[in-house]
Amino acid sequence: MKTLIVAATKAELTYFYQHFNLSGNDFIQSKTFDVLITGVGMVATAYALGKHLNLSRYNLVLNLGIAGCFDRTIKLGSVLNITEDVFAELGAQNGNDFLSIKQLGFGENAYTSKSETKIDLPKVKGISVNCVTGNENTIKRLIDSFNPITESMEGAAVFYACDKEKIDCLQIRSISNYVEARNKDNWKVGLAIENLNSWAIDFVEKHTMV
Ligand SMILES: O=C(O)c1cccc(C(=O)CC[C@H]2O[C@@H](n3cnc4c(=O)[nH]cnc43)[C@H](O)[C@@H]2O)c1
Repeated sequence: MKTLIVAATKAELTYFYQHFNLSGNDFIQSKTFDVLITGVGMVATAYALGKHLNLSRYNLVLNLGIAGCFDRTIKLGSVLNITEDVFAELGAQNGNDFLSIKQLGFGENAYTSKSETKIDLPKVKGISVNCVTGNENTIKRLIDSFNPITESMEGAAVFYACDKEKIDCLQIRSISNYVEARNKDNWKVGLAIENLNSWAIDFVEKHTMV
């Protein structure tokens, strides 16, 4: 069986596409791995991945992307293994407090990666959001509630779909920005994509080639 590589945007896999000489499509099949570009966000990701996993079986789903980081001791461009990811906005406001769907009694709000493959990267906890966090009050609330290191817009949806389908999964992200008041000039998207793609090319060559 093959590995399915899942990313929100093609831009995040620019050098991966170039290295393996892949066509520019949103779904690509090769002998040892497939690539699925879902679109940005948990809804697009859950839809595309759920639909796709219904059609094909994989031994591993590998979610790749860039991410924001809450921890300023981690350098921009660092590549991290997100082993736990939380649906951070799914719940209810109760005055100034936030109640997760778990606290509301509607099920799990956190999902984990699952794979026997040894990954030589720092393991961290992430959150997934629909709206990129950009103000101090929300940052404080998210840190108090979840103590996350990274923030993305898809990770928890990938873990959720893989949990439901009982498929191994990994989430590897490179840090493009710190989570702060929005200032795109501070983002190092190019560096993050370069480092992510180098890791991904190496991983695929070591773990999926025949
Ligand atoms: O500006 C660009 O050149 C550019 C090129 C490729 C991709 C992007 C994106 O913004 C990708 C969106 C993707 O990024 C993740 N992300 C990155 N930082 C954060 C964050 O601070 N909070 C939440 N998500 C973040 C997210 O998973 C999006 O899907 C730009």
